Amino acid sequence: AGRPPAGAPDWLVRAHELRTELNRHNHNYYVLDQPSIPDSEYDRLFQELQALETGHPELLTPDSPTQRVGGAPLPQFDPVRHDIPMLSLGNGFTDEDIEAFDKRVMDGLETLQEVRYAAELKFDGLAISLRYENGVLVQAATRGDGATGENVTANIRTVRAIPLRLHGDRIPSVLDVRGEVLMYKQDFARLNQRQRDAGQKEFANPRNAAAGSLRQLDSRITAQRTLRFFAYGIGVLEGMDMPASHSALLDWYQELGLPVCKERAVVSGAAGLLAFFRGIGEKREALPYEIDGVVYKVDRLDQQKHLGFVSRAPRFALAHKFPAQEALTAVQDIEVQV
Ligand SMILES: CC(C)(CNC(=O)c1ccc(Oc2ccccc2)cc1)c1ccc2c(N)nc(N)nc2n1
Repeated sequence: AGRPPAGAPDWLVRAHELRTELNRHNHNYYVLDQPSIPDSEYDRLFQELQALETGHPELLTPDSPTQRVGGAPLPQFDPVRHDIPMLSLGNGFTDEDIEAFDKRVMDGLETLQEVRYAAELKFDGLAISLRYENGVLVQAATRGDGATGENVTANIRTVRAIPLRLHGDRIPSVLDVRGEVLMYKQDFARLNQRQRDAGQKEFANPRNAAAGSLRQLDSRITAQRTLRFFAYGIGVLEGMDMPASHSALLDWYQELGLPVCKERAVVSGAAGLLAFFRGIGEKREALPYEIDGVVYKVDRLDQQKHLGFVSRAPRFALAHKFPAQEALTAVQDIEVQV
């Protein structure tokens, strides 16, 4: 939505000011984790814009901040075919697995030089694909079986961390953003408190709570759940060249206003991968969200393409998982009993 033309009526100017300000506060709160306004003030601006839109329905465009909360519940979720499949990752568990991964990559690239890897977190949430056309969010789909997922656009629009319109001047005609929808530990605890108070079933863990919230046919219920999003991948890209590396892709995503997790680094060789993994392992309990590991990706895109995929998983990427927490907790319990 461009700036109103000179001489535009004051209600149009005011509506544009309100949208810009509400989108900015959403971005600060949900993308940068830096709230810039008390909720009461946000609600006042929101209601002022709703009143203006009621009086001037031509303001009701899909990217207005007031158009996040859906209308009537859907009868079902329609299937969505992913033009580029959403692939899962191979797993590694031990230092040797990681050293073997690095060796396979170096052999595949026929290089003796240390390879640069983009290292990031593996969130315990739900993989999602967001389709933006000319910068406007037009469709969101779950991963499903990798080739076909479910259309959850109405629910995804309620996730304030997900921009309804991309920012900046490097906007492609089509962009599929791949990432994870998740629930922070604190929001999960508050939700289960609300479930208990309402005499309803509690969720087992934040991942189930996020999945349950996205599988709601009534998006007004989804809107009451505080879901977050972190972008980590890409599908279709039209109208622009792919960035030359994964780290450049994430920098560009941040320019577009997409949430990218700050716990990421570009490291060299197996030693760099293991150092990153240990560093994250030490801060894992203190993170505001649950993770089940970290993900390593060959950073350069030309090297990713050279390595390609084996069966359905990329040869250029690997998930390094932490030992399952439940098992550890059980062991501790036994010690306590003794
Ligand atoms: C790596 C990819 C499978 C996404 N894929 C891509 O982003 C991607 C990017 C360029 C591509 O371009 C290529 C085209 C041809 C050949 C090689 C690469 C292909 C896939 C993946 C899958 C699951 C992930 C997860 N749970 N957490 C994180 N943090 N990252 C994840 N990344």
